[in-house]
Amino acid sequence: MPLRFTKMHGLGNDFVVLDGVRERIDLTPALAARLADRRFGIGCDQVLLVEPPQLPETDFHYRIFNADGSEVEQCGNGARCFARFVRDTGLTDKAEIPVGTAAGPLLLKVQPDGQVSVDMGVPKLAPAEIPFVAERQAPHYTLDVDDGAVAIAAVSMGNPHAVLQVANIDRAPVTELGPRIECHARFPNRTNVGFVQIQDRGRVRLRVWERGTGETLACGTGACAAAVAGHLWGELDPDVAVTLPGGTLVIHWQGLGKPVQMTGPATRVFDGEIDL
Ligand SMILES: N[C@H](CCC[C@H](N)C(=O)O)C(=O)O
Repeated sequence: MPLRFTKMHGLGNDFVVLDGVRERIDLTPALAARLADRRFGIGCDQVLLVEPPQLPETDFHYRIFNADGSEVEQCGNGARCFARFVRDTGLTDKAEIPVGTAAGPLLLKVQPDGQVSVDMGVPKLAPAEIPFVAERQAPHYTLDVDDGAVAIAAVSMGNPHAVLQVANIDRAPVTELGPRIECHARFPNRTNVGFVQIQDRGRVRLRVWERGTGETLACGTGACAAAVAGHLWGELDPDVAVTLPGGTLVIHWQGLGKPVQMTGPATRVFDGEIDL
């Protein structure tokens, strides 16, 4: 039985998007991992499933599955692609789209130039909300990794992020440290791991080892978490251009208790069918 899908990306962070509104789709972690497999399936970093709304104030619900099949709370690049998908497929003609996610409702705004702005909500910093094991909330934590220790910030954008500052992003130990921190015991639900080089108070470069997927060309929630971390360290202003290997996202954060705004592109590549 063929399954229709749309292939999309946000700055090279790529997605298989499924329409679970027009027909119900029973997406299991095993099926998500099969669709995401770059040799035996379609291939993507995450699978996004669009469904009818679950909350009265939203028009849709959307679910996010990593390449390993794990279902997660939030996806920044995915949110922008979701907005592009529901407009391109005629599920809505709105420019402002309220959508429910496992992390709560989001408001997406499609700009006239096609860029999408997302109110990503207020970052969570209390260790128990991330979740991260720590005595008390702090802008830096020391994490013992193998025979050394690294300094991290811990931030939740609905999904967990560890953020490390590096002097040179091109030499950041993403593949060496990323998986070790992803699965560190102090992150009970695992974590995404961002490596950030602060260029000045308005510009950073970022690489992200994503939970359940590995290094991606871009990570929207990772860009938000890096901007929040840099602000908490006293090194960034409210408006930050976050340049990842796949391109640049614009992040705005006024500080504690305020929501993070993210703006960036969403690209549709092709529609297809896969035989299951
Ligand atoms: N790997 C992430 C989900 C996808 C986030 C990323 N693709 C984004 O754009 O925010 C996690 O396990 O929380």
